[in-house]
Order: sequence, then structure tokens, then C-alpha cells
Amino acid sequence: MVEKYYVTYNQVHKLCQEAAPKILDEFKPSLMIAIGGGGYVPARILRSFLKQPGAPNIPIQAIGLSLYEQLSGSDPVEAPGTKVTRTQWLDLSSLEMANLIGKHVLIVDEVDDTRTTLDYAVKELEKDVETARKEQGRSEKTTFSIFVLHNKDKPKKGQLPAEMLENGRYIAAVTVPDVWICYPWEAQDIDEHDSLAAKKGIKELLAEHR
Ligand SMILES: O=P(O)(O)OC[C@H]1O[C@H](OP(=O)(O)OP(=O)(O)O)[C@H](O)[C@@H]1O
Ligand SMILES: Nc1nc2[nH]cnc2c(=O)[nH]1
Repeated sequence: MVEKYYVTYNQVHKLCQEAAPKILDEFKPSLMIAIGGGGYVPARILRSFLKQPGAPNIPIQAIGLSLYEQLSGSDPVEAPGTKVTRTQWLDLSSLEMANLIGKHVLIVDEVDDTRTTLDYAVKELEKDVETARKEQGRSEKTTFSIFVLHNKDKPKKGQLPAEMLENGRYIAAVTVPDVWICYPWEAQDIDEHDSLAAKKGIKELLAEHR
């Protein structure tokens, strides 16, 4: 049984805050793509920290990908599926796709576990942007970067482009052991979640590992 560790909204907020200067320095994103559902809250928090005086907010687009299915019963630990399901995607025919061409796009998710989801997202987005670029006869290069709150230190099933990793276009706020992370937006009872976080917090687990 995988052990569960808890993260609070407050900690998520601070992880986004701490990562923002590096993201601004290294990526200068002009657009975020949040992978739902877990990427939505981090992307929204991050937007506030990426906002530059005098510049508009960075737009957030959303895609929905699902790999994990809830097991029967009430236990929140989920079992990985084998196939990524698109529950929501960008409208390939519209301005949405053309909007990505030539941009620095930051893909945001909460956790990189087996990496299957990120592998799928990057490959599919690159493919679709390339199709749109050709269709429109444009030449600008689109670059994708990734931000996750937690990267699990484990063998990955999915892969990211080598040049993305080599060029520092992958940022995880923290790298954690292979445990199950309970996020506050999944909680039915947020007060109970916070008290569990005080006893079994991912932050404390990381401090022990240091
Ligand atoms: O690295 P991986 O093994 O691919 O796992 C990471 C993915 O799993 C979770 O999504 P999930 O499929 O549970 O959907 P949800 O975000 O809607 O809960 C999470 O939000 C990531 O997208
Ligand atoms: N909530 C949650 N979802 C995940 N999806 C893949 N790994 C995890 C995890 O540790 N926690």
C-alpha cells in the first residue's frame, strides 16, 4: 500500500510563489496550458506571480487528460490506467491553435508520477501546433516548458524531449519520494485534510529525507 502524504493550499501557494522567478527568468511564458483537473489551481496561483507590472495577465488555456481512475470504495489512492483519455482539448480548427504558434507555452500540472500524462500532452500539443503552423504557412517556433508542483523520484514510463530536460525547460517545485500525495482540492473535509497535513505532511517527509 502506497503511503499517503498531505499538502495544504498554503503550501501549494508558496510552491508556486517560489518557482515563479525562475519560470520568468528562464521561460518567459506568454501562455499557460493547464492540465485538468490537477493543473488548474496551480496555474491560476502561478498567474498572479507571473504578472508583470503594466503587462496583461498570462492567459490560461485548459486541456483535460485522465489516466487515473478512482478505485472502488472511498480510498482516494487511485490506480493508474494504461491509456490517457482526452476529456478536453484545444479547438484545433480555431484561433486557439493559431494562438500557440511562435509562443513560449508553459504546461502546468500538479504531479509528475509515471510521466505518462506529460509525455502525451507534450507530444500531442507539439504535433497539433506543427499542423496549425504548416496550415497557416508560418515559420515561428513554438517552445514548450513544463511546471509541476511535485515530481516523483521513480522510473518513468513516459519520456520528455531530451532537449527540454537539457535546456532546463522542466521545472518541478519539489522532487519527492514515490508516495501518494493528497491535494487539498480533492478533500471532502478540508479541516480534516489540514490536520492530516500537520501529522503527515509531504514537507515534513522531505525534511526527514534531507
Ligand atoms: O505522471 P502520470 O502517472 O501520468 O500521473 C500524473 C497525472 O495524474 C493525475 O491526473 P488524473 O489522471 O488523476 O486526472 P485528474 O487530474 O483529473 O485527477 C495528475 O493530475 C496528472 O495529470
Ligand atoms: N492526487 C494525486 N494524483 C496523482 N496522480 C498520479 N500520482 C498522484 C498522486 O500522488 N496524487
